[in-house]
Amino acid sequence: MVRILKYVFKHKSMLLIGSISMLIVIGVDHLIPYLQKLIVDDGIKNGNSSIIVPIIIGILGITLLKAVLGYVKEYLYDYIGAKVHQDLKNELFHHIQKFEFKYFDGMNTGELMSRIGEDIENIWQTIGFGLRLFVENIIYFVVSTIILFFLDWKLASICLAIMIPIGFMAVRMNRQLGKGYGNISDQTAEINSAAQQNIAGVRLVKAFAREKHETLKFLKMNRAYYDLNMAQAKTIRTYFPQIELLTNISLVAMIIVGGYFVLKNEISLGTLVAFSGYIWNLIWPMRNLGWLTDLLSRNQASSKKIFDILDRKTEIFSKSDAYSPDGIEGDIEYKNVTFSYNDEVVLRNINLTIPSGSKVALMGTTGAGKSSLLHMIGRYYDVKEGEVKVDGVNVKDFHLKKLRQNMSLVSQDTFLFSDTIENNIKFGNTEATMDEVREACRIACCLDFIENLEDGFKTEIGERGIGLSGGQKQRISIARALLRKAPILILDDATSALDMETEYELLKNLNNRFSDSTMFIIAHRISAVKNADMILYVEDGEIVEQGTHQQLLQLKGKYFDVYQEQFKDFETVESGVI
Ligand SMILES: Nc1ncnc2c1ncn2[C@@H]1O[C@H](COP(=O)(O)OP(=O)(O)OP(=O)(O)O)[C@@H](O)[C@H]1O
Repeated sequence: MVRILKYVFKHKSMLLIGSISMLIVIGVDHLIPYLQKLIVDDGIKNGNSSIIVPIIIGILGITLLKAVLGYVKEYLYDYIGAKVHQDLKNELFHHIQKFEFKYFDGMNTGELMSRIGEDIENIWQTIGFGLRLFVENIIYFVVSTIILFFLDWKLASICLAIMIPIGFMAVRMNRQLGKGYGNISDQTAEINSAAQQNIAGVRLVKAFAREKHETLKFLKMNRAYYDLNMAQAKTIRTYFPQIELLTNISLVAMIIVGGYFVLKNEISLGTLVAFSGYIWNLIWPMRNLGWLTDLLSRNQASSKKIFDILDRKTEIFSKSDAYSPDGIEGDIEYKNVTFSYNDEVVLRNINLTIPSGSKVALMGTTGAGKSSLLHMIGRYYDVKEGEVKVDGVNVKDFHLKKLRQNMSLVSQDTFLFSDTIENNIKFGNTEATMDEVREACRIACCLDFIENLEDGFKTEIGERGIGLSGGQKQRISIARALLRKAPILILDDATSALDMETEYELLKNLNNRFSDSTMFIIAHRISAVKNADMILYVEDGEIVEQGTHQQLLQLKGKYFDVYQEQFKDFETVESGVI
């Protein structure tokens, strides 16, 4: 809570004006029962009728002042709450952006979304409303209690004693409700996550005719949600009438005891009237106590989750004196590199020297470590042992942003934003002109199909590129990478959905137009890797063969086996197309 207050204190002047307004409202509010006492005791009982009209005008004035300052107070606290909400959300989002790939590998997207959404909303509610009400209630309670004791300590003690069970009951009710809200929140996250996954995977569901199963699964979750809400309603049903009853009993008790005191002339009738006004300032804080403590504890839990993320330091970052060149050549060297994601070693003892401008192809069995090998150049993951150098400098000594600005990666899992094709292609180079965009598309063999669309580059594509074929998505993401004109280009199985002819055309364009860039291509077809300057065959975390197409064929090893397998029936295709 203390850390959250730091965000609140950023808006000191608003907080000050809001708090002064709140104190004035509380102050004048406490005058009303006292003025009522004056009307009864002096105005009516003592026959001093001349004070009645001024007091009524005074009460009207107070009501007006309360309304105006009440508005100011509400507005300013809401403003502060919204600002804290905005600041925290921005900071959290910005901080998450700094995390390395490894963090996201182990993170559930739904969970992260609820940190950014639900948990920050909880804090917003607490700051904008709960905390203010909490402070307000304490002041009302303390000031009214003092005034009541000042008016008559005996009646005040009795009233206070009657109030305590209301607070006790309210806390018990909210403790039970609190537990239920926790379960409802977990269940909501589960339902949202199931709905999101089902909608994202709707094609798979339909392809496997699993609609009924998915619907039943969802109905079951929704039923559990309904049951949890009904259990909450039951708690409210049980406690609420009891709280109402206690409130009414305390009011009646106060009138009976107070009336008795009036009859015995221990207090005046006006004092009893004032009591019945002030007593609400005790009843409401007691009734609110439960849900306010619950709100504050929920805020505590949400703050902890949020600050756990904000306090997490990213494992991959630039050193303070990091190397920050204007541009890079693209020479790459691996020296005795060993790598593992967790404990299991994925790559061992990798040694490679790749001069800038080289075209390097990687082949091998699935899971052999090809993608992992290339992820270390841009420090998406760090080596466990050894070093990876770019232009002779250890990548760990580079300024991370500079290093990554000089690289372009097209990953296996094509991702396109729900936006226009143009904006998707310009994602890595927003300053690019349309001529440059067209040129990148020409090289990536996607210009014709984009221009043939009704809205051309302005065509909106759905989430993850829905509405496009797999090959179209791959070519758009290659165009996006090319537009960055980076000296290091990595195509990680990025042409797998293209037909052989288009793939050949695209790679030929790349070789011609990006001859200076160091280019890596992971592919499974001989046709895609055949013209590379260096082919690496990776197996079980090691480079088992390395050389040009001809050298590897002569070696008659793994690469040769793949070649034979792919071309045993296609000798004619090889001579024609490749
Ligand atoms: N983020 C990750 N966390 C943990 N293990 C991983 C992660 N990514 C890959 N692996 C594991 O590391 C090994 C190498 O994976 P990698 O993706 O580098 O292989 P690959 O040769 O590119 O495979 P493919 O051709 O199927 O894409 C595999 O055993 C894989 O299960």
